[in-house]
Amino acid sequence: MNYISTRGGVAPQQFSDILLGGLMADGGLSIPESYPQLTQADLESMAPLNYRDLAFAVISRFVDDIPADDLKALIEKTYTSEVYCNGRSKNQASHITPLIKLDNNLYIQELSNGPTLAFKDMAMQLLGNLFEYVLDKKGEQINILGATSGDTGSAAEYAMRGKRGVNVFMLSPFGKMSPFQRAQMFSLQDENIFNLSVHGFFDACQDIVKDVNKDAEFKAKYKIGAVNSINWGRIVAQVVYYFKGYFAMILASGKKVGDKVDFCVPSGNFGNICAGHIARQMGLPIGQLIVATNENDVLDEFFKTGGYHPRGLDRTYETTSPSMDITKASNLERFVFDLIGRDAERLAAMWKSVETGSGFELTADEFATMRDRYGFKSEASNHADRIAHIREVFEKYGVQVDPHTADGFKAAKAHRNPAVPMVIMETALPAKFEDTMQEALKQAPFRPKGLAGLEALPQRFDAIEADAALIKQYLVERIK
Ligand SMILES: Cc1ncc(COP(=O)(O)O)c(C=O)c1O
Ligand SMILES: N[C@@H](CCOP(=O)(O)O)C(=O)O
Repeated sequence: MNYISTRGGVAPQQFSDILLGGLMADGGLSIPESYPQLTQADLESMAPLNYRDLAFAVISRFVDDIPADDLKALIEKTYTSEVYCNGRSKNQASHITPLIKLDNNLYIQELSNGPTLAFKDMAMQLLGNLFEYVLDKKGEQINILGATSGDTGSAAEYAMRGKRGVNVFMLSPFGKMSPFQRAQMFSLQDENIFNLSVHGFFDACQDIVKDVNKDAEFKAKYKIGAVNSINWGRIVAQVVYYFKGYFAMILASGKKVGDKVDFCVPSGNFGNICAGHIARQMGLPIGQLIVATNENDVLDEFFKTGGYHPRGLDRTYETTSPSMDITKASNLERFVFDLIGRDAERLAAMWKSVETGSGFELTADEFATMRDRYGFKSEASNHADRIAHIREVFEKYGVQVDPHTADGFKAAKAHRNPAVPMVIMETALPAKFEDTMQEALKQAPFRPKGLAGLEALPQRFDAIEADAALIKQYLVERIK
């Protein structure tokens, strides 16, 4: 399968190349030339598969430059109940992403049972194994430059620590992550892990990652790669759990393969829900895709008005769902590329306007298509909503949900059709956000064994200004 750039300025590439390259050379994002199409018979044959077999059935349709047996072995090594063991129920661990029933036709899909307690582990663990395999084959090394608002960073570091030929340089917003998130990243003492705490918001960190990647000479010389969801490897691995959630929901609700299921997804960089869009494009019968945001509601504005206008610092907020404190959503570029009929020239002009801070408006037809054909809806939450919904889910259903998933619960309620099954994606475990959970429930959230005392471990990081030149210098001094 060939991959092209959303901005049209790069010759088609193979999976292994875009995996190591991350951002495309023209600043665009990689996307398959066309999406694999599944028939009803394909879907029916996938329905009974376990997570590993389903992952192979989905991912192998996007990867044809890794021998099938090798890809299968990498997937089998990744999706085990030992790796995804941090969920509420040990009996459910083999399902990897089990469902929790809240109500008739209303379920939560647990995506956060991996080593760092966030949905990022679903793709990042596979990415770590893929990187190691491809680097070995090519005899190359990689220096990953990443940006995190709290969860990508630790997921990447846990997946890459000690991996041959890989260094990780992770930019995070100084003082804006939860104490647990900070401790998870900064307590790692591995030699190949470097944490840079940047004075600014996540958006500034992500802009620096993109700036550094656009410097072709620097990128080639220092072998810069990406683990954020700008890397297609992240997205394709995330597509799998929509299939898993769909089939599990069909079974749980007594429906049949082919009936529609709605998904509601707490969103920031639009990577998680973009994978839902891809699953639908392949033929998975998804009804609505509901985008849940926090007070940084640029995506909610987009899906309600068709206008996409990234915010300045004066309208970027520190919130109690901090991993979604993002106002420039990278992966929206992949969705809009499809929405505007894959017109790369127009897409490049639209994103130029995003990069200069002004943004763009969809036409009336595109806006209608986005909502009617692609099924996108949205809702925003604030702190009071979040606290109320954490409480409501606990009091009504006895389930503790983290602040991001609570934002999802609000959005799901707003758009729910009780006759249609709805899956809310759980994007983190509550233990990562203890202060907010305490405020809502007056009790500490459950914490997986082995993570007691995490915040007391010694921490190691370097504070740095939000300046691409300084960060390049930092890398140069440490890359051997
Ligand atoms: C806990 C949590 N929820 C939601 C999100 C938003 O996901 P995405 O950026 O893929 O939209 C993130 C980070 O991205 C996250 O860490
Ligand atoms: N919320 C993320 C931000 C980065 O998102 P990504 O999916 O593009 O890696 C985080 O927690 O770091």
